[in-house]
Amino acid sequence: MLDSGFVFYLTTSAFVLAGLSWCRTYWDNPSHLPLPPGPPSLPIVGSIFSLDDRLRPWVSFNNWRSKYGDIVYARMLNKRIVVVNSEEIARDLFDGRSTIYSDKPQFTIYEAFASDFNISLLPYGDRWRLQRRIFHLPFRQAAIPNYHPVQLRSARKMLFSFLQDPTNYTDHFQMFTFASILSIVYDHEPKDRDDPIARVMQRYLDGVVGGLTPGASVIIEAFPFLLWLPSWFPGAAIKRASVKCIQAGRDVREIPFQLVKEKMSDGHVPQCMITDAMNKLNGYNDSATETAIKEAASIAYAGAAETSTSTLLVFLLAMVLNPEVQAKAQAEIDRVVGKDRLPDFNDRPALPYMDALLRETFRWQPVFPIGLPHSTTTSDIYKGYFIPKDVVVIINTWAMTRNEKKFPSPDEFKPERFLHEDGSLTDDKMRFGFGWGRRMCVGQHLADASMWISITSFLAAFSVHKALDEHGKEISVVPKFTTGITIHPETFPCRIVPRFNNASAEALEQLTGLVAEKS
Ligand code: HEM
Repeated sequence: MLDSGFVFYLTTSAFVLAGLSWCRTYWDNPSHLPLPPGPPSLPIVGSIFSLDDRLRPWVSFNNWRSKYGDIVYARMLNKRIVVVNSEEIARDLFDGRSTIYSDKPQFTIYEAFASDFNISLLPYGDRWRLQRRIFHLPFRQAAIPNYHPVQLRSARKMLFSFLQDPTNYTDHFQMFTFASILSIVYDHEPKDRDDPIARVMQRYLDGVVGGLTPGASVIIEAFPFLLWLPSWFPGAAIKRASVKCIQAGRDVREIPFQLVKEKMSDGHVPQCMITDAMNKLNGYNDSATETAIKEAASIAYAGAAETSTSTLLVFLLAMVLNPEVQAKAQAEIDRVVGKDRLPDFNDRPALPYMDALLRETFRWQPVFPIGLPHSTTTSDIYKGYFIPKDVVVIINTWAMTRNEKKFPSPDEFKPERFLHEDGSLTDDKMRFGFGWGRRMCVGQHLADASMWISITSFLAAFSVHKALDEHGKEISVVPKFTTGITIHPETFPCRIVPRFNNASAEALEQLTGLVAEKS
């Protein structure tokens, strides 16, 4: 039981905090216009209890939408948030008022988990601008054809892995992503998953994903002294994880960068993001630019790895659940490309169904359901509502994909949504899964090409079906998804079978023009 003095203390504190919060809202809002509507807020915890699905906040925010509308205000503990649930409002705020809505909220935990140099979390300012430029030069739309040969080669190598071992599909998709991004950023082609550079990258990514959890973030915001404890101190688990992650953060910037420099000192000029940035940024002769190049390059892998592999897993799940879609896609490939060769990028304009299938993959289960939070640099007034300065702004991509007016029966997988009656593609490129405005994904064109060639190559060479049980009956697949900042389907049973003539490594060598690696 709580004694009455403690209860009095708690009640008084709650009233004082509620009063201070009310005063702050009043003085911060000289227009005295209302905040956007939102769920009821309790002292201290705010609207936490209004999140009916706390593991999938995007679903809760979508439920709020039916009650409060497309723009919702709430307080979560001490954080004020605005949730944007519609494309129209996202366009108005992030594209139309980008000087106000392009900042990112800052947390003490970023530095502790080597994320203070991650472009996607950097405040809107000069350091972000320089990194963005380093990304933009090699990854703007016009530059993407430069990477087509690498992407094609990685996709075709992936087909050999499926032939050798059709069960470990996650590993093959991951390897495809590692191989293409490491070749593009560092001119380094990993042989297998044990590749030393891929391991440096993955160690860093694991440290960040393990460290930047909402739980750890709340603890560190409330008790930052935990990071000052020596690592050996009992209970200093967060500190120990932080020390490991900071070391992994140093390695991820230095080790692959030095590899490129070594190649350069041997007289070989690698064709990659690093050398591209060095050439285009006036010979890069200052240490600040060198640091920015290292930082940007190290984050390219983090940006690409999880999102791309997850998208490929969503694609595979969609194919298992929708055999008629798979059959239509393969019929298109067979009609345009034939069976004697594999598709390449030149075939893309003649394969509209494949593009529609990719767009529907991005829509059906967006792998970054609420993207990364933004924050406001000044207060704003939108549609008669007051939007405070420094408020966290969440883009609910999931809600946009569930807009029944635009996407009837949104849970169904229907590539036809993106096709006119005559079979040509609509203008809707389904880009909102890549974010909005100035912080929109800088790798989106690279990702689009990479996803397209991998799924098209896969469907040309393989089919995926439901797995069979010992009686030869199909095992039904109930889709389940992980939770977190990015999500992907949990492992599901399936059967991947070759569909090219003579289904052998030699036949695949002929089709791909590559030599099978001996395992
Ligand atoms: C299917 C694959 C991908 C998806 C769905 C995706 C999605 C996103 C999203 C939603 C954002 C956040 C935008 C925001 O803050 O509002 C983002 C940012 C970013 N992405 Fe991607 N991404 C993908 C692939 C890639 C690739 C291949 C790269 C590597 C070049 C990359 C690099 C980045 C970077 C550097 C940012 C931060 C941009 C900034 O803050 O200025 N992404 N991405």
